[in-house]
Amino acid sequence: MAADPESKLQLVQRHIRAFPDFPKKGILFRDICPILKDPAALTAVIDLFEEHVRKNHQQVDLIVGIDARGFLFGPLLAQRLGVGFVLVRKKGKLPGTTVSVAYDLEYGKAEAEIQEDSVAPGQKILLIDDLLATGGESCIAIMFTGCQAREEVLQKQTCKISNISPY
Ligand SMILES: O=P(O)(O)OC[C@H]1O[C@H](OP(=O)(O)OP(=O)(O)O)[C@H](O)[C@@H]1O
Ligand SMILES: Nc1ncnc2[nH]cnc12
Repeated sequence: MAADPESKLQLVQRHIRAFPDFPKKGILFRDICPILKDPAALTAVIDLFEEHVRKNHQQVDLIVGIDARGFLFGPLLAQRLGVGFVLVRKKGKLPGTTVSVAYDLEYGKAEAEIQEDSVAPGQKILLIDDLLATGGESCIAIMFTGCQAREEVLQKQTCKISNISPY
């Protein structure tokens, strides 16, 4: 198992494949499946996330993962940090009262949803996903979990990476 952060990073990078023109022409698709198949690479990626969080964020109360690939890494990181995990799901999958927003992706459109009571006011959340393309999906999740911004997003229905103000 790689020990220092640079070796871990290289190990992780070696386990990300690029597929041109998937799922449509002009998109270079980054495939993280090889990371999941290799226990050492998966441990390295969670180590790197954990080290980054512990170094840069004093307080994290919840990890929020984005459907679907955020679910692969989020619960592992949450367990390492000893905090809970919350799901932002594609529309129609979560029971109870939810908040939903439609948005644009790099190669399509989607609608995301979160349970209204999943994040309490004042809780510090850390958002996790496998990849940032336009940032649309992450932006939606940030807005979902920031109570004051939520109404604004629901009115706009879309938002761009430039609107993100990470905590
Ligand atoms: O920065 P963005 O433009 O928002 O794109 C990145 C998002 O797109 C992918 O998810 P996608 O919804 O395509 O599908 P998945 O269900 O395979 O994770 C990826 O896992 C990110 O969540
Ligand atoms: N280029 C890309 N590779 C993998 N997943 C993606 N989701 C959005 N853009 C992507």
